[in-house]
Amino acid sequence: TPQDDRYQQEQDSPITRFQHYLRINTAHPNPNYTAAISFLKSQAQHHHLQTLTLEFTPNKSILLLTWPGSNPSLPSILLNSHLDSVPAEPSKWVHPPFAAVRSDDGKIFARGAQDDKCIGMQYLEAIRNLQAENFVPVRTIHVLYVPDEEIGGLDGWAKLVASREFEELNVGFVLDEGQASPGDEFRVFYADRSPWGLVIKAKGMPGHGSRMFDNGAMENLMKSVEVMSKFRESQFDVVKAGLAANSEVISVNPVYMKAGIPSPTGFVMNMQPSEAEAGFDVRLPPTADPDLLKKRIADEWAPATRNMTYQIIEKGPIRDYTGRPLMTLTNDSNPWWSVFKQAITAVGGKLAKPEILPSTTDARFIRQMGIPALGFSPMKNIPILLHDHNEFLKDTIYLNGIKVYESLISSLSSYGGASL
Ligand SMILES: CSCC[C@H](NC=O)C(=O)O
Ligand SMILES: [Zn+2]
Ligand SMILES: [Zn+2]
Repeated sequence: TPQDDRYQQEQDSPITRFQHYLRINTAHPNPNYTAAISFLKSQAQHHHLQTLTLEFTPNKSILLLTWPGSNPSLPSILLNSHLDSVPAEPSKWVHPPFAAVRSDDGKIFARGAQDDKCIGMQYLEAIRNLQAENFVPVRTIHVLYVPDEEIGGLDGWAKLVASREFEELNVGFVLDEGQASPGDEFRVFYADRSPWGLVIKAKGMPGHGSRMFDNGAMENLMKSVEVMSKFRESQFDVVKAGLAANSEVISVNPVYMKAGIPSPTGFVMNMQPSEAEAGFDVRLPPTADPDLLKKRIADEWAPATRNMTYQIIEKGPIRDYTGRPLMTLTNDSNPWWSVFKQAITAVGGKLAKPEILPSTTDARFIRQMGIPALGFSPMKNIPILLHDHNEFLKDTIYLNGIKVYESLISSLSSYGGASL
């Protein structure tokens, strides 16, 4: 009966497959990578893709799916996404974050709906549709699922790029995640900002809470915080004046402060601490000079003359192997860019001016190898909800994204094929 047919469709459709993936809780701090990988493997088998699991770290496998091209000697196309998500606070959501509820107006609510389980499944759906049309790729297509992007990728992409297995993939071009666009144009990213963790520590004389003296640890730390706030303001002013995008300046944001001994009774707080520290999230655009910032930190933010020490935690590369900033060219000197642009236009899509991503993704490890990579998630006319409460994606936007990837995959995998 028609009703049974509809039931059948609801049982297995692009949307239900997406919901299935979203219901696997891969949020930190305990991502269920095993369940996610076994689900994706079962999907890959339907699509007759080759599967390879790489385990550089126990319980943090990387899944590689491969659709061999008719000319496997050409550099391959790699479609990347990460398996993990950031945590969610269920009490602050309108629907549970791992139920993937679809509302009457088609919104699918889930942690990971935008970041980035959408693209992980859209790649597969696009391949499924191309296979149904008997499309044959010239270049080999790899679909990759990596752990730990959200926590820096040290056990994911950092290990993968250093491996023989990666070298053998002979990757020529990579598509990785981007960000949603509230407007009518798709956004595309040619670079990320580099993330530093900065910890500054102050030491000073301890003493009775009633005393006034110079060079206390708190005073020294607070002076630094003031200086850093001024710098932050100077960068933010440039953004507010419309002279640069958020992602084109250096951001410095305090993320924790630690000092003192809270009073057990809440009444007597009479200890001035001898140590105080603060942690900052620092992001550098590829155009920034890291050495200049290091000098500023040493001279102004945590000077030894104020009894201060500091630690910079550099999370990944900042220059490629030839010493150049990690940027993928978005002009016609990069043929992949031209193919990318044309494939978007071919499905009626408009592209916004290419941007630097304000945050950081695994693409930096790829660009470090000198491999061109674009950040792109086909979501437009939707709020940017990555890492936010009530993250959602609309069903129609998701389905349209599959069409966009069909165009991208067929164009990218055919590029250079005719001349050979
Ligand atoms: C230290 S790398 C951290 C990567 C992370 N990525 C997504 O949010 C980010 O904070 O941008
Ligand atoms: Zn992401
Ligand atoms: Zn994220």
